[in-house]
Amino acid sequence: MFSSVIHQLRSMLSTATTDSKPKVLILNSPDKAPSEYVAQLKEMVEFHSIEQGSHDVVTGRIAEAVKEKGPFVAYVVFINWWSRPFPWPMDQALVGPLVETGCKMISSGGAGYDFVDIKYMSANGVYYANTPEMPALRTADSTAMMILQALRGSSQREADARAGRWFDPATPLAKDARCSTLGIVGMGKIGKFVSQHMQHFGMKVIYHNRNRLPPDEENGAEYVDFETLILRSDVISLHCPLTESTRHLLNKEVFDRMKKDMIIVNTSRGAVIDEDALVEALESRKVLRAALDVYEFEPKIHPGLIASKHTTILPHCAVANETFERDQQTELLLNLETFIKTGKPINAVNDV
Ligand SMILES: O=C(O)C(=O)CO
Repeated sequence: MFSSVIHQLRSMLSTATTDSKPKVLILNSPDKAPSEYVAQLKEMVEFHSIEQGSHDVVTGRIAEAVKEKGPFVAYVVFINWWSRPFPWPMDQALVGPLVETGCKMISSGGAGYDFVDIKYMSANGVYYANTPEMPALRTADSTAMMILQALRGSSQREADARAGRWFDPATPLAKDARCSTLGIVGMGKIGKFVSQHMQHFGMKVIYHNRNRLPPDEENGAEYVDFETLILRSDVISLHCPLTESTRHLLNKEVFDRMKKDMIIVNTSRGAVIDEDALVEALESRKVLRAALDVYEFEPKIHPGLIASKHTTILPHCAVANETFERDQQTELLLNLETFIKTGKPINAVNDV
């Protein structure tokens, strides 16, 4: 299949005259990427842009662009995380007109791709490419901060101080990182950085992953099965993708089996946790504190999580810093460049 993609791409490129380059549809523009790199790519392809909007609005914009300016060899989504709505899900209704007219590569910002119909793309010989490098260290840094915040109960201490309760004795004392075991679920790029960060703070790290890592990649973390992770961890940090098998991975039965006074940290996807069950576990103090960046129904946050004194609540901003848009856009352009040159984007998540 890979060779047939190259073949189709080559024939699209060879039928192009010197002044007709392969066309690429882009959502938003790579306005934060290095301008020389954008200029270099403009020598290779012709960009046509549409604006971000809801799923239905972008579905209409894509259909119109394909009709008026297509066909496009690729669709690249320079998603603006600050601006809602997002054009998700990325399903057949949305990308169908592109796929049916020969688009062979779709790429969008972010490591997660739970909003993408990968089956449809693979069945139609289309690569989907994500941007796994951009979020890796940024999300791990934020996760480390959130683990420390939750261990120390600093959100609650701050709320106490703001309310005039100076070092309120009713607020549970900080837990000691050096006496605590961190259980990481999902040992990909982000999980590995979190493991290293937290070992610097003296935490014992155990992890569970679909497959055990080669020993030279474990860097001091111990592989355990999921049940052992649930039983031994003092803090659980989630770094797995959202799939049918990880949806509500942490649910009432799982919370019931954990140690009392657990700490839960989630910077992966909200729906990996059953939020009703988490609220109940916080109320019963099975879970002492939770630090969350992601929610099942973003941008809505479960009212029980907002109301709890024992939560740290962030608005899905673990990756966000001054440089992340530059790096995300550059990684998207790199996917495009490698696709144009080789027929396969560097971060393809599927085989075609
Ligand atoms: O990388 C991702 O998937 C994100 O959610 C970034 O915020």
